Amino acid sequence: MTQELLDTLPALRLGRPLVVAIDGPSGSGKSSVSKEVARRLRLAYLDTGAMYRALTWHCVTNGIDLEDAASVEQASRDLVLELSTSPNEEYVRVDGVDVTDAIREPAISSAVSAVATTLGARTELIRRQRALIEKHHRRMVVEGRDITTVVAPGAEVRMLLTASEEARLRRRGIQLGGTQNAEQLAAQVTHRDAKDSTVVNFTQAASGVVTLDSSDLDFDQTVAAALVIVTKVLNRD
Ligand SMILES: Nc1ncnc2c1ncn2[C@@H]1O[C@H](COP(=O)(O)OP(=O)(O)O)[C@@H](O)[C@H]1O
Ligand SMILES: Nc1ccn([C@H]2C[C@H](O)[C@@H](COP(=O)(O)OP(=O)(O)O)O2)c(=O)n1
Repeated sequence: MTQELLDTLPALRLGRPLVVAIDGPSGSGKSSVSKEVARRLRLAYLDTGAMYRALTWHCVTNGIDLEDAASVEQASRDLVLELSTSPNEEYVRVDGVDVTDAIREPAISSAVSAVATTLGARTELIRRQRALIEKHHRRMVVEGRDITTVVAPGAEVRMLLTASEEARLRRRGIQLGGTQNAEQLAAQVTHRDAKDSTVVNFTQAASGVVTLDSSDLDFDQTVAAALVIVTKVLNRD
């Protein structure tokens, strides 16, 4: 899809709301694909997973018991979080501390489900996510697990990005530089998804949500397919 063609879409004109909601399991390509889609559509970008990871980092660092729902919920309200909403710049800060890399460490990946399944903490993070979407005048690509269904069910475009388990494990393995063995990768991808699925459904597309299976597509092909979906949905409405 050429930039010229994209730029002719009426919905891309400044001032019009355009929320592109993208959900999917771990390693499906949500963050990398959503970021590129945001660049191409000149929209802001929100990585909601980074918010759950930042809260987890905060709890672990401050010795908050992840099994104690009331404490995790309180921590979610106390969290002092700064998060980039530009697809061209990545930073996450908690209490002014740069945790951009720390929140991607395997220790956080293993602990994050305990936080993400604490319903009170979800309520607070969802409130913040909706506020960020509004702050950007509803012109944003938002990715996570419950964006199409809970955070922004009214989004102009809603997509479920999937990939086979084999492809997702392979991608995550490469992304982590081959440092993780098969068991460690499964803990961070398959087992985490199983835990997360107990509170949100991101394995099946809800009504009106378009599925994009990237198992047999490379990165560029996946971005292109996502942009075709955006164009089709916008031209249909
Ligand atoms: N279609 C694709 N084909 C191959 N690799 C991909 C594809 N999409 C994403 N990747 C790579 O897979 C890894 C995981 O992608 P990421 O965007 O972090 O997934 P998620 O946010 O869903 O966990 C990254 O290194 C990314 O560059
Ligand atoms: N909207 C969201 C986003 C993430 N989560 C949870 C689920 C995941 O275990 C963690 C981290 O999400 P993240 O998107 O960073 O995870 P992956 O990059 O897919 O491995 O947060 C969630 O419950 N709801």
